Amino acid sequence: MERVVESDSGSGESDVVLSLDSIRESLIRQEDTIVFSFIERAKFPLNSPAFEDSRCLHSGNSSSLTEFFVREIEIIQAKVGRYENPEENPFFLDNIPPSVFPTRKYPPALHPKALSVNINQRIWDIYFKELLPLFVKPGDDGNYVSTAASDLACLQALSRRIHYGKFVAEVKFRDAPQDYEPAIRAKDTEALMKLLTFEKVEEMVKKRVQKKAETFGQDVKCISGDDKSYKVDPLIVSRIYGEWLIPLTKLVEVEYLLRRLD
Ligand SMILES: C=C(O[C@@H]1C=C(C(=O)O)C=C[C@H]1O)C(=O)O
Repeated sequence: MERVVESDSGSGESDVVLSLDSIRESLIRQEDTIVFSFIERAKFPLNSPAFEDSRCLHSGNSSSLTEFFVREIEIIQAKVGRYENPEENPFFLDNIPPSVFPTRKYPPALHPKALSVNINQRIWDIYFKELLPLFVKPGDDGNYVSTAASDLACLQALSRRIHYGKFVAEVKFRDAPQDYEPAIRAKDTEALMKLLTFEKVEEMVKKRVQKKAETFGQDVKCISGDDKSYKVDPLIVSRIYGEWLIPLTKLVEVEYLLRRLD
């Protein structure tokens, strides 16, 4: 994953050059990752026993297979430094060990309170209860391990996109502190939401992801014809962005801004 633009002179905090254009470029690239992760997940039916049932053989562990898998993967990824990157947020915070290798030093781009903005529990619930049933077939083919791996790819891509709202908010704040500061001091979430919203950009995002789902997920058949079919319904991808991903990204923006003057 590309990171937000930084200058390279190594002299510290003031070095980090954030621009709304570079951040939006990253969000556009992340759309590809999200659309592909949905296409991969749609190979399998819902397979709800993987994430709903607690079938762990260890007594005292009531995790589903998927939760167990994500927890264990997050531990290994933390050990190699994944969560040193401010773009990454774990699903199971209580679980996260320090890195066992020297990690790349990320120049501070965000306010330190950014660490306390983590809505992954909500993303988890929305993903399994609302999003997944929209783009996978119902049913159970028993492929729980592959399903859990695909769910992890989707969850991490969604979480990264949504928490990228912290960078978006930081750059919007830096561009116009005089507009944001009074609303932050007044804890006026409605005013903040209004300030950070660009409806035209949102419309463009929804159209573009629909087009990406049409392009990346088109069933390529040997025979020509107009009966196009898609691995994931492009309108559903657009709807997922409009009803969940964009609002959750804006929620992260507001939550970050509320802490920005602490
Ligand atoms: C992310 C941004 O903030 C808001 C959220 C958007 C999104 O989630 O795609 C798009 C436009 C804005 O309303 C942005 O301005 O780019």
